[in-house]
Amino acid sequence: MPVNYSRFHQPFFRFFISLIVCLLVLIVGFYAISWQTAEGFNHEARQRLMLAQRQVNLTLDNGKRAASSVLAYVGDECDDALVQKLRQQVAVVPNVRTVNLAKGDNIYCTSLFGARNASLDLSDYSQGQLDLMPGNPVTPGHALIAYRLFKGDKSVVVGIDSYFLQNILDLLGTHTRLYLKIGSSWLDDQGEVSEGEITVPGLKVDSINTPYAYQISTFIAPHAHWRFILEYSLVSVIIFPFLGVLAGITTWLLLGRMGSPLAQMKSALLNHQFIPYLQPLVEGDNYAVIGAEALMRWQHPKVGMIPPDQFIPLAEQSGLIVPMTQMMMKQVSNYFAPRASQLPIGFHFSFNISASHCTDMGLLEDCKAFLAAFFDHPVLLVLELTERELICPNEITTRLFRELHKLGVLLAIDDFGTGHSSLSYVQQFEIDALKIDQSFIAKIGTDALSAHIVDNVIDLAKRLNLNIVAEGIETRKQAEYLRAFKLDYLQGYLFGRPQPMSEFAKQWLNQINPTAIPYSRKPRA
Ligand SMILES: Nc1nc2c(ncn2[C@@H]2O[C@H](COP(=O)(O)O[C@H]3[C@@H](O)[C@H](n4cnc5c(=O)[nH]c(N)nc54)O[C@@H]3COP(=O)(O)O)[C@@H](O)[C@H]2O)c(=O)[nH]1
Repeated sequence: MPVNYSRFHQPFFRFFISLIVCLLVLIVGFYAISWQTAEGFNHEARQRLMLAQRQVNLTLDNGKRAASSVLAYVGDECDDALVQKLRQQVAVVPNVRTVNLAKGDNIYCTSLFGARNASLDLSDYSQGQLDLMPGNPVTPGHALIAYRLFKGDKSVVVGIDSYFLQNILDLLGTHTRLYLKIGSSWLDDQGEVSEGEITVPGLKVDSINTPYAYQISTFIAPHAHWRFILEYSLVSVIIFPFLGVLAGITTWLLLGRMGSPLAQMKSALLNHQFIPYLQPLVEGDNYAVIGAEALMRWQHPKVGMIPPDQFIPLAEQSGLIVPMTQMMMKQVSNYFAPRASQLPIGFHFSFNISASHCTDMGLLEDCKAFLAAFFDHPVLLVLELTERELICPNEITTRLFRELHKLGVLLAIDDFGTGHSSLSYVQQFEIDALKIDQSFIAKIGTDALSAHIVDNVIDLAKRLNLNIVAEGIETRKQAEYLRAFKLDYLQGYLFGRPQPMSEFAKQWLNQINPTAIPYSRKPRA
């Protein structure tokens, strides 16, 4: 298709834009996946913190329960009975390792050693309640939490084994490690106790609203979530690359459609860029103008005037030729109907008709509409059938041509002599005229053999007893040569080139011979 491809249709441009669209979707996808994963990751970290907090609370609740049970005895003498009570708590309450009674800063009674005097450093206790120790003299190197319940200067100090707490941190620290912080000490999932700030890179997330004086923290390292991408964003990981490729392919196809010659033609049709040029048809004996052939031109806003050879074949293939021809007929009738009085009665307008226009009765309606526009000053309508696409004779074409004849429309075979179907058209359809192809006329005066061919084609046409039009006459010599054959009509640059309707009207309407005889139906041979 010789119609220029637009920029959208250039393969490199299309590929580039499609790639950009694909990449844009992938980049958006990348950020969406990152956001989704990070959100999932953070949410899950908070969930784990809450779970850990609940478990730690349960453990500390045990310490509180044991302490509450013996708080009433603080101040009593540390005899065997009291020590027994303390040991009972160690025995029955889970996680409790020791229970000690203190007055002021002196521990005076313990479940382990009975009566003794040991100092209690209250400054070690966070909010006077909890102390995290790396170990004690009985179990050095084994972390321990002291829970203190007090009433005035009397207090119960319960030693809680850290083993269970360490397990909680370990089990719930799946993607990020958890740390239990009491005062300035913190316990990790290995049971290690450290002092000072926790120096782990990443965003720190803390437990909130803990009922005891501790905090559980975790650290979300930047980009750590990417390692768990399949866990949090599996669907997005599958969907976004697919969407990216799909968007790229769709863009490729859309750009292809947008810039394709057919798309350009469709848009040209909507924008009324197809216009008729008219070429005069003259009588064979006196060269008076008797009609005009409408020839389509594409008035392209950027490229300029595009000749029909470059777009008619695609228009025919795609079926677009039908609305294009309809538009041509409408433009001609709109322009000439108001000027019809300047035309001789029976002035004829011919249009090229493609096979696709003959597949239903729509053509009949188009012709009716055309002729109706000239109701008060009738013109003759001629349809020129080309051989570019074959018209298959069938029930519809038979009925169509019969109805067209009834309407007074004449049928002509265009480019007669060039194809095989010309003669079968003459046989199958009721043809009224033949247009001898310009390639034969161009042979006139070249050599003896060519002259012989021209004579024979004209002779064949005459024997068929149809109106004969010779087209493509460019020189006086050709016109003179044809005069001897007494042809009905002539057409060619010698008489006039195809020109816009306004120019045709300006040049020809006043010179048209009002008494000229239009061609009519001859009796069939
Ligand atoms: N289905 C449709 N086909 C159409 C329509 N409009 C045109 N066409 C077909 O396109 C082909 C080229 O047409 P165009 O470039 O307009 O050429 C026509 C004349 O300009 C040209 N011509 C006329 N006189 C001379 C001449 O003396 N010398 C010379 N070298 N060329 C000349 O010939 C073409 C006439 O076409 P046609 O009578 O139809 O054979 C052409 O095949 C058209 O059919 C359309 O609306 N629909």
